[in-house]
Amino acid sequence: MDATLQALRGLVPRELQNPRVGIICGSGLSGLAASLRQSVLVSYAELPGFVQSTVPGHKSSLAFGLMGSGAGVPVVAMLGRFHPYEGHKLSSVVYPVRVMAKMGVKNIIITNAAGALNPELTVGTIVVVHDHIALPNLTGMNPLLGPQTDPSLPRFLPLSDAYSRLLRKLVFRAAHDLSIERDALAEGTYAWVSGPTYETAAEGRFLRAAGADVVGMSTVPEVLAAREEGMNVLVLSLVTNAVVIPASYQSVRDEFEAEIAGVSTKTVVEEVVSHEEVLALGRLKGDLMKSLVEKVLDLLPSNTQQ
Ligand SMILES: O=P(O)(O)O[C@@H]1C[C@H](O)[C@@H](CO)O1
Ligand code: HPA
Repeated sequence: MDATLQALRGLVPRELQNPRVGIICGSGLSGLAASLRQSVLVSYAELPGFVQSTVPGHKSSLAFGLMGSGAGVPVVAMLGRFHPYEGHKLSSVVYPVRVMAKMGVKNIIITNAAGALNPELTVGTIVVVHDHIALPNLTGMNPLLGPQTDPSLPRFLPLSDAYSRLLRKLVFRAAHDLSIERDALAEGTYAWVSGPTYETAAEGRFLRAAGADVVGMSTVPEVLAAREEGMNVLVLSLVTNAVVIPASYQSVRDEFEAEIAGVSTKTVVEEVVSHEEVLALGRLKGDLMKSLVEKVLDLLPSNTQQ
């Protein structure tokens, strides 16, 4: 950690060395940092302890700068995150969050691309996450497992208040101030899965039945590290696709028997999701996400240490 912080002190101008807000850009959402002023990019390759992002739609740089209107808020944005499915250790996945904490970040805005499990969520909706279901956490893939490296951090971290109510409400105020239509935003529960496979229909039904609204392959490890470090957390999920959960199984036996009986049947088209589709939606809705985040920064109370 000391080596990383020392490298950053050498690479980032002094006035940007104490960012107030950290931002993590999800798949296809690196444009979030496009409006940073006085921006300075630091490649992950220059930072001891950082790995590389290998996923299309993720760069591998930290962006420091000022964001929002007026004087702006000093921020640090991760243009590209790390996922366990890339082969990165969970400790590497959350390392940038710990670095942000050491630099003084008190509020973190984590974005991601996610599939909708809730049939009421349309593609393009931004979901303000208020809770999560993390099967990997419950079954032993938790970034906080292991000896406590810093005894000042809590051993048993409560998560029932993981998603800051104040920050969530600010998103709705921001959307109201920007006259963003009501349906563009929703609230919901994020299910974290390891990926890299997308869900089967049965898995989608299972996660939906468990109470999740959206599903994705990131975010939760970062939330845990950020909460352990005492940060206020806001998570925004962009719905990039609907998880394919047919209402009922279309029997191939019925289809076959109808065919041999000469009865015409409706051909079932099996839909599949692709990462290209996920990235395309990120490009389409990137500006909306950016305006929202900028406005949230404008509205952030100056005493938001909490
Ligand atoms: O980094 P995020 O969670 O935004 O990326 C999502 C999850 C997978 O990495 C990828 C699947 O398309 O997009
Ligand atoms: N499933 C999991 N992760 C995702 C999805 C999805 O449907 N879409 C974007 N990230």
